[in-house]
Amino acid sequence: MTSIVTLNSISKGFRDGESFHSVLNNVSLTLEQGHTIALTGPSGSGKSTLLNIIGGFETIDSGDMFIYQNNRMCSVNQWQDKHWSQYRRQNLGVIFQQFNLLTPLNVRDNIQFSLALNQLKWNPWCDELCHHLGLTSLLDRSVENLSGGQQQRVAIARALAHKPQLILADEPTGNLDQSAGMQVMQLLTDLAKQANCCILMVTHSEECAQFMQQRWHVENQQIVVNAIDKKPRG
Ligand SMILES: Nc1ncnc2c1ncn2[C@@H]1O[C@H](COP(=O)(O)OP(=O)(O)OP(=O)(O)O)[C@@H](O)[C@H]1O
Repeated sequence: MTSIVTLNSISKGFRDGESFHSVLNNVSLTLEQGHTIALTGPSGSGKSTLLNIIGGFETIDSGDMFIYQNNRMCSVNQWQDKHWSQYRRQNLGVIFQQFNLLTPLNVRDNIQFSLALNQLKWNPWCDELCHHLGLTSLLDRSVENLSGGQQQRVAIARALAHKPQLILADEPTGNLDQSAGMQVMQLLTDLAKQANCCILMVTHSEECAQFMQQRWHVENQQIVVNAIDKKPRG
């Protein structure tokens, strides 16, 4: 099993005026290729902070972080913006609750945008993604006229189009009703498996967590790693 992200004793906090608020304290973790992880924990415990650190949107205060890139684990401690941009373009797919689509564009152009960042062209995997996500007949439709569930499926196609090694998802079904949310979760996990993508997903929903293999629970500045206790479906 290949490790794609390793955190060694990392700590992160935020300054608030004179005081310092510690959020993550001496956290060590490894993300493995193809694994799916639900990131759970109370509000304000540090879930988004951890996601932001792994995506390179936040820096760590101390510790070491390594990322698998160009066939080796690289220390990111000295990385500059250009290294993070390259990593995000090539190796990361991001799915947010608010979809974050390019609203003046149609479905095809939204997906093509993420391909173009990696000098990739539309390919059979894109057709397959659109087929499974029910987007084939919507490719020429402007994304702003689509339903919430349809927009979220476009966001998934866009995140997976370049087959990144890691998908970071923050409450990806938070804006959908229960049935659309479960459908989106099923599609996301099936397609990520086909592309051998790891998923790290922040969720408050036990139903969504059930789609993942592992749980990282953030509490008291630490992360407890557990297998998901699968409940029988139906
Ligand atoms: N840029 C920032 N500046 C100052 N404090 C911050 C910043 N980002 C996060 N925090 C603080 O860090 C703590 C953890 O925030 P974070 O957003 O990671 O929590 P969370 O677990 O994702 O919460 P929620 O489930 O409510 O979204 C909170 O106390 C928050 O106020």
